[in-house]
Amino acid sequence: MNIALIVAAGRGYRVGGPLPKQYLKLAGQPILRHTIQALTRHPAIDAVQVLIHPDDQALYDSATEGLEKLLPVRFGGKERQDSVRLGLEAISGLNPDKVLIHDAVRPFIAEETIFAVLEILARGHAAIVGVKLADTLKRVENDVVTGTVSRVGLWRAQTPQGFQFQDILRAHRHAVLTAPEMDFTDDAMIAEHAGLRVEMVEGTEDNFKITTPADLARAEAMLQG
Ligand SMILES: Nc1ccn([C@@H]2O[C@H](COP(=O)(O)OP(=O)(O)OP(=O)(O)O)[C@@H](O)[C@H]2O)c(=O)n1
Ligand SMILES: C[C@](O)(CO)[C@H](O)COP(=O)(O)O
Repeated sequence: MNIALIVAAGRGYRVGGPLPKQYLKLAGQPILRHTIQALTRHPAIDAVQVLIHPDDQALYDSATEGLEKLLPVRFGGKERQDSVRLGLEAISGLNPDKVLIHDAVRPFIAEETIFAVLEILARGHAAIVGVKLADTLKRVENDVVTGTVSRVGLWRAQTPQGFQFQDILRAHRHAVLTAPEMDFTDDAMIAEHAGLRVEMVEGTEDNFKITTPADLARAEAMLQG
């Protein structure tokens, strides 16, 4: 069984606005609905587990009306890594084979990218989606460039991030025990901390994370074609 775990418990402070960003409308539908549908419509995804903030139950219910393949919603935690861990624990009783962990605010994930991740999972490994760096990287201190960072071998990680379910569940539990104060900004970092092999699947710039107001405008423009 392949389960997609969508993390949607954030507050969206960097976008601002009247609602948490995952509930802001994109072409008339909440961003979260677009993202959920990208996964529930995928033929190789059997079910979707969403993690929300406790204050967002009514927003979630409205955003997901009529959608199928959804598991009972669960509440996330203080940090993104806590939301993922709580989600993994919530679905552990279903004993899934694979899990794809995806940001609620990456609505443009392509079907073929999900297939590419699943193909690596089928070989027993983990896989994340990313794009190569195209710009020169600078180190800046007090608005002054202090150096250039080699971009050789550097990628920008996206989601979904796919894992053998038991591997990533154990890795998250390991991280809590061994590095409780560490800020694990993605799940591959949790997997690396546990010594797991993680492969990279090249994705596209379209699968960007809606983080700022400019991202929101970009997303709207994409849907207006
Ligand atoms: N405690 C948290 C924090 C984040 N997320 C989710 O993780 C994804 C990526 O996080 P980010 O873009 O940082 O979202 P926010 O934390 O909401 O944004 P901000 O930092 O601007 O508040 C989002 O779908 C967000 O809802 C989550 O489920 N639980
Ligand atoms: C998981 C992620 O989207 C991979 O790039 C990113 O690390 C999330 O970071 P955020 O600060 O929680 O948005």
